[in-house]
Amino acid sequence: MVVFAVPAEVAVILLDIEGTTTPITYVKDTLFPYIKDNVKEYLRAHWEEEECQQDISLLRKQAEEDSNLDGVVPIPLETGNGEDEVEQVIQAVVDNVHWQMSLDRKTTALKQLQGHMWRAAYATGRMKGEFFQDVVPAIRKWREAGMKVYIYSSGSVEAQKLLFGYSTEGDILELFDGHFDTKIGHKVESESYRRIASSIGCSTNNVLFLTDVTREANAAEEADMHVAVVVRPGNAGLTDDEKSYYSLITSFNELFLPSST
Ligand SMILES: CSCCC(=O)C(=O)COP(=O)(O)O
Ligand SMILES: [Mg+2]
Repeated sequence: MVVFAVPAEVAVILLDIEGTTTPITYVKDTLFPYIKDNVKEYLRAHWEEEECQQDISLLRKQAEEDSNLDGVVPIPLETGNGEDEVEQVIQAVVDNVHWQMSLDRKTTALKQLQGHMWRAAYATGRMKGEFFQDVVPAIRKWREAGMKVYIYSSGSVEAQKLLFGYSTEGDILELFDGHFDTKIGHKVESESYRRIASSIGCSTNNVLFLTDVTREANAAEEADMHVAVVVRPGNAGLTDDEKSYYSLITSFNELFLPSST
């Protein structure tokens, strides 16, 4: 077994979700189809609610920022012109969400709406968060060894808490010291990792970040975090250069903590 020796200065393990704790197939085959299939019905049912209107405003603002991108669907403002107009706006939001999802965009606006939509699906038991089998036992071990464990995902903090709160392993939220999403900054920007360390109250070199995406690993490394790239079944392949540059692990069991015997 390959072993990644965790440097002694590391006191925090920061985890990505999709492709790291959780199979990409769970996201692509369970989480995302639920959104695509239910977004119109969800918008009709929740249209009058403040939370839903905030989600639409954020999506509208994002569409304005995206106005130079191919295929973007603008979201018109509602002027109070009756039910037909509401249906038109709803259809624009649906088309915008489908367009963003076809590109697997990680905008805060899309992720916020998704998090709100998954609430009912988790609470009714229709969906349960899934993890690779090594994940939960390893996190328990790290915590026993005194490590703090945080999540940083493009999925909204609310979506993260649903995934870990309603999972095949039960409610395992207690295993995490905190959660970060793109509100702190995008995962490919090094400044996000500096902000995360500062929010935790440690130096970036006290943190080990585990992710499947090398652009994220690169940004974290630029901020002086330690990184290992997680290679899981179904993840995107790595180039030969990436394979030789990054420390690679295929299971959390391959992390060797300084205090391990
Ligand atoms: C609870 S996260 C849902 C999955 C998701 O929407 C996503 O974008 C995952 O991205 P990650 O940064 O975890 O790779
Ligand atoms: Mg990922």
